[in-house]
Parts: sequence; structure tokens; C-alpha cells
Amino acid sequence: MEKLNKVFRTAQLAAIDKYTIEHEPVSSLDLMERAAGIWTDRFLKIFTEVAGVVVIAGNGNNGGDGYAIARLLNRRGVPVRVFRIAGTQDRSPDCEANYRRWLTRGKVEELKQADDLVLQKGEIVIDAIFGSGLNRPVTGLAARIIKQMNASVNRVVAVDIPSGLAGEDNTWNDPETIVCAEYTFTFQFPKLAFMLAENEKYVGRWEVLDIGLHPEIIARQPTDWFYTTEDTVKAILPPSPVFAHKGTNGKGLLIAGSYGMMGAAVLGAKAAVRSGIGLLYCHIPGKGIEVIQTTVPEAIPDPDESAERFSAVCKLRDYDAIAVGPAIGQGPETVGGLEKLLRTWRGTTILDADALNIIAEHRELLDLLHEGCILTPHMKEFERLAGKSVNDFERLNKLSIFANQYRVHIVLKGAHSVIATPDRRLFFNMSGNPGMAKGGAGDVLTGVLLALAANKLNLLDLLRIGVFAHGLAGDCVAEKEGRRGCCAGMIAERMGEAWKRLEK
Ligand SMILES: NC(=O)C1=CN([C@@H]2O[C@H](COP(=O)(O)OP(=O)(O)OC[C@H]3O[C@@H](n4cnc5c(N)ncnc54)[C@H](OP(=O)(O)O)[C@@H]3O)[C@@H](O)[C@H]2O)[C@@H](O)CC1
Ligand SMILES: Nc1ncnc2c1ncn2[C@@H]1O[C@H](COP(=O)(O)OP(=O)(O)O)[C@@H](O)[C@H]1O
Ligand SMILES: [K+]
Repeated sequence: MEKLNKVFRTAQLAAIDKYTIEHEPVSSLDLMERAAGIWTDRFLKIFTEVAGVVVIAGNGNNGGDGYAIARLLNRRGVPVRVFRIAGTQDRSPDCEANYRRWLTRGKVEELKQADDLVLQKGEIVIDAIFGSGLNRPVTGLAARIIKQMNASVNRVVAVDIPSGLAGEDNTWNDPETIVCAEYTFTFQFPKLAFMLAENEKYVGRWEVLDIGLHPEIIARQPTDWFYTTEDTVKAILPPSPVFAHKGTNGKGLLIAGSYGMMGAAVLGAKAAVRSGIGLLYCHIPGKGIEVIQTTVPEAIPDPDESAERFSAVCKLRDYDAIAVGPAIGQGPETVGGLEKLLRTWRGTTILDADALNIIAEHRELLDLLHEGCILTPHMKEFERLAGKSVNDFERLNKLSIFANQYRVHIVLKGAHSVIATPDRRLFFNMSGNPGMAKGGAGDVLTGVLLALAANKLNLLDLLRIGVFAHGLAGDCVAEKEGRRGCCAGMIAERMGEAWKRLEK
């Protein structure tokens, strides 16, 4: 049974917290103690040589976690200094309780001005000023202290969320008054903001810590945001039937490449034949036959009448899916070929790269999109389709509006590639690494998705599976060759290794 990994809005967390307290049951103070204990354990696993820590605690429950973490680290023999921000006194009840518990072991120094924060060499700063309760930009002394933290060379580790960062929309925020952490250990759920490139400088590397919030309320709370992990994919990846033959594994057509740009077709084809497709046809320009036959002998060439580019698919066989776009160019014949394809083929259609650029330029083609269409733009291609965005959060909104308006599935590619569905759900991918930010890596994804579509998986499942497996293959490459050494061809070659890890 598939367990959906949900991303909640920070405004929903209090209800989940409350339900857990009432139904586990557990006191809120014990829940905080549990969260702080799990946080401390993880911190000490990652940071094995800690000369000392400086906890900066606020007055809300995030500060409460900070005081509890200070006590637990101190108990484990770590030298701990604790600071609070002057002028603020109204601690939440659990923060107050942990503040008092800490006072039995050590003192709390007051930061009256930013310069009071003097850090020793090697001390790690634990940021527990604000958590998910932030409701406006940080100003005043707290803002100056955050700037001081960011200016220091000391490492900073955030409790739950970097102080000053809002969980979702930061359009209104002041980028200068958000803690820049090296690591964030967050409780139970990733925050949407962690998925966005623009927040990487604040969040650093992040991990979700399971603090045992109640599964019933997690299952019941609605959300339209999810994330895909290895477990999700293992649960939805169908097994290969023992009596499979190439017919049951599906027939797909890849329309890719132009004269002098055949690499994209080769990469897509290599990935498709390593991702379980029964029969792969490659529609390539007339002059591209030899390239495909020598590099991907498994593929059946379907040459275009044009020697140099895609102009038309003359014979539409009984394909289960078609992918079109990588390096096809945007010349007039190709525009005509794409238009004809969209008019005559209404099955599963993966549109990538130049197919998307053509649609962005010839906007009447948008009306030919249908529910079988999957669009796989990177950020720039999406901007061409939907216009510029002021930030990543706004782009996400545009993405889900676009998918809804045209009733299509979209994969917006990048770190944490996100799948948008026609019913406005978003699924963030958790595999992959920056080593994949190389030319051709997207062509590989197109091939993977074509293979899964030919296998007649439903669109959302095939996207979650394909995007994750593609990232996992990139991770396999990076593990062996390093990120710099990772290239698109290697990702295609390693698809088999990724599938082996995911198959039951
Ligand atoms: N989820 C869970 O189950 C668990 C959660 N836990 C922990 O709880 C944390 C959330 O705690 P929280 O709700 O008390 O919020 P937190 O951010 O600490 O304080 C907010 C306070 O600050 C204020 N304030 C807001 N913005 C401000 C600003 N810009 N400048 C100045 N003040 C500002 C605001 O007060 P206001 O001024 O609006 O009255 C509010 O009172 C969460 O991150 C996690 O660490 C764990 O203990 C275990 C289980
Ligand atoms: N930092 C990153 N982390 C994880 N995956 C990434 C990262 N950067 C790029 N990728 C992945 O690599 C692929 C790049 O695709 P794309 O930009 O279309 O390249 P091309 O058009 O050259 O084939 C996408 O699947 C994307 O998700
Ligand atoms: K924090």
C-alpha cells in the first residue's frame, strides 16, 4: 500500500501537533523533549567532532527546542553556551519550562546588541530563534543578530527551519534577515520552501526527522503537495510479468535529433532501451540512420523524408506512446510536423525541448494539447511557455495553473524536479544531484518516460517513477565517478542499476 509523503503548510502543523498530543496521548512538553532528543542524536551523528555549541533561543516553541537541545547536548558532554535576545520575555509555556530546566545546568546570556554575539573558533551555532511560527519578516535586534550570525565563519545548524524563513511563500520576506544555515534538521515534514532553489542558501543541506506525529492525522490532513522517495517508487513500480513478451512491454516512438544534433536521439534511445520498453522506434532525419544503428542497435530507425530534420511521421504505427522534441530544431518543416502529429495522434505524448519551444512560439498549438500530454520543460523552457516569474514560489503557482488550464501533466526539471497534475497537485522529486546539471541529461529523462509510457502506466505513476529513477541513476553515477565526472551518457548507461535498486 502506497504511503503518500505529504508536505503540509506550516499553518497546518499546529493541528497535527494538537491531535498527536490528544490521541497518542503525549504531553506537549514530552513531545518537545522527544523532538529535541531526536534532533540531538542526528546532530551528533553528522557532527562528530564538536568543540562546543552556541544555542540562540527565541521565545516560541522553536526556542523551547533550543533550550532542550542545549540541555541534552550538555548532558552528552558537549560544551554549551546559550543566548537569548534581550527585550523579549513572553516565552511559550513549553519554552518557559525548558528555559527553567536549562537554568539548572547553565546560564542564559542576553544579547543586547549584535556585537554581544562573540563566537569562539570551532563553535557551532544552533539556530533556534524562530521556527514554523514565523508570521512576518524579522526586524530590530533579532534581525541584526541574524546578520551577525550570517557574517560569522562559524557553522550554523538550524532547528526545524532557518530562523526568518517562512515555510512556503517568501515573496514578502527580507532576504537579509534569514539565517543561512549549513544544515537544517526539520521535524516530520519538509517545508515547501526547502524545495526551491532560491532558498538553498538559507536551508543548506536538510533532513527530515521522524518525531512520531500521529499517523491518523497525517493521513487525514489534506494537502496538494507531496514528495517522492525510494519507498514511494518501490510501492508503485509494477513487477515485470513472468510471461512478458516484447509486445506486452509496449511500443514507443522517439522523435529526436536533426543533422549534426543526433546526440539527443542517441541519449534518449539508450535510456529508453534500458528502461523496459518492448520495441523502440526512432524517428530521425534521413542522414541519422547510421548514427542510431551503430550506437543503439536495439532501436528500429524510422527515417524522415527530410535528410536533415523532422518534418512528418509518415506512418503512425500502433504505438503506445510517442516522445517528441530533443534537438529537433524549430524550422518551419518541423513546426508543421509537430502540428500534424498533435492533430493526428491523441495517445500519450511526451513533449520536450524544441517541441516545447515550438509551442511557445506558435501559441495556437497550445489548443492541441490534450490529457495524454506530458510536458517536460526546464526552467527556461517553462518561462517561454508561461512567462517570467519573480521567484521560484510564483513559478510553482504558474506551473500548477498551467497544468490545470491545459489539462496536462508537467515535469518542471531541476533539483527537486516537480510534477504538476491537471488537478493541481505537485509532487517533488527527492533523487538526483547537481552532477546531473549537464547537457543531454533531459534527453535521457525523455527516453525513460517514453519507456514507462509505452508500458501503459498511468501518467502520474510513470512520472513519479521515471523522474525518481532518472535521478537515482544520476546518483549511482555520482557515487562511482563523482559529480564532476557525471555526464548524460553515463546516466543513460546506469539506468539499469537504478531499476535494479527499485525492483522488488
Ligand atoms: N510541529 C510540531 O508538532 C512540533 C514543533 N516543534 C517546534 O515548534 C516550533 C513552532 O513553534 P511556535 O509555533 O511557537 O513558533 P516559533 O517560530 O517558535 O515562535 C513564533 C513566535 O514568534 C513570534 N513571531 C513570529 N514571527 C516573528 C517575527 N518576525 N519577529 C518577532 N516575533 C515573531 C510569534 O508571536 P507574535 O509576536 O506573532 O505574537 C510567535 O509566538 C517548530 O518550528 C518546532 O521547532 C517541536 O517542539 C515539536 C513538535
Ligand atoms: N541540481 C540538480 N539536482 C538534481 N537533478 C538535476 C539538477 N540539475 C539538473 N538536474 C536534472 O538533469 C536534467 C537536465 O535536463 P535539461 O535541463 O532538459 O537538460 P538537456 O536539455 O541538456 O537535456 C533534468 O532531469 C534535471 O532534473
Ligand atoms: K530555527
